[in-house]
Amino acid sequence: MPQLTCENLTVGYDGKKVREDVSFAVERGDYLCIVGENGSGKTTLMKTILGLQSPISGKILMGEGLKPTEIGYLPQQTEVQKDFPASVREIVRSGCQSRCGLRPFYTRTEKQMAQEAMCKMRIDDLAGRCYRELSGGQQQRVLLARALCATQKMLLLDEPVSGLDPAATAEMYRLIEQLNREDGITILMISHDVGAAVKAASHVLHIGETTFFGTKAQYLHHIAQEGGDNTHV
Ligand SMILES: Nc1ncnc2c1ncn2[C@@H]1O[C@H](COP(=O)(O)OP(=O)(O)OP(=O)(O)O)[C@@H](O)[C@H]1O
Repeated sequence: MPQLTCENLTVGYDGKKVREDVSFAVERGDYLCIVGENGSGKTTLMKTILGLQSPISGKILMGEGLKPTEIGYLPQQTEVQKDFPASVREIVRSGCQSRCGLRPFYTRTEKQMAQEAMCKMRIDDLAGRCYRELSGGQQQRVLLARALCATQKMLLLDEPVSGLDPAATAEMYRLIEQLNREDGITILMISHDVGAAVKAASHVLHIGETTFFGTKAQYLHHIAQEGGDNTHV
């Protein structure tokens, strides 16, 4: 059984459909890139997979012992979050909260996990700094380290390079690819920049007027047949 399966999933708000009949499956270690026009429902789909909202219809099945609380999530950044007045260390550790329950402190293991995540994202030297004083690229690495505290299995990333300069974008893609290749973490990533995002992907899900799901090779073949697409992958 795949690690994650969505079967004829219809997502939306208050019974109002945003996207209908989305089906795809993700195996452990896959790198799925989710693309589609603005407002096509990519974020809504991600929130539904995370259990932050209910599907209107269809099924979400998890295999390989995956639990919804073991999925790491990097949400789309908002202006408010950019101004968050907490230290890098506090923010990264807060990623452990899904397993803390009501316990008001972090255990040694959790602190260690946060430390390892910071080292991996190369922000350990920023641990004591205030989040809002960091660059956009550094902030995204903090949030990725935070998401890593929740999981060793699967990460859902919503436009992780949005607003970053080319160097920070390349670094972010490199870190994500490293988590996928070296640590075997399954990646589901929403992106606008199809060309750059699809490079490291193993599979692509396009949602919009039409839905497409397949391997990267199938996707490239599909867009070549459709013609008129100017992505360089
Ligand atoms: N909380 C909400 N309540 C009602 N409708 C919402 C809510 N959030 C989003 N929507 C609507 O759902 C639709 C899909 O939004 P969503 O953010 O999932 O799209 P998206 O593909 O991620 O877009 P983008 O690429 O612009 O981030 C939009 O029409 C949006 O207005």
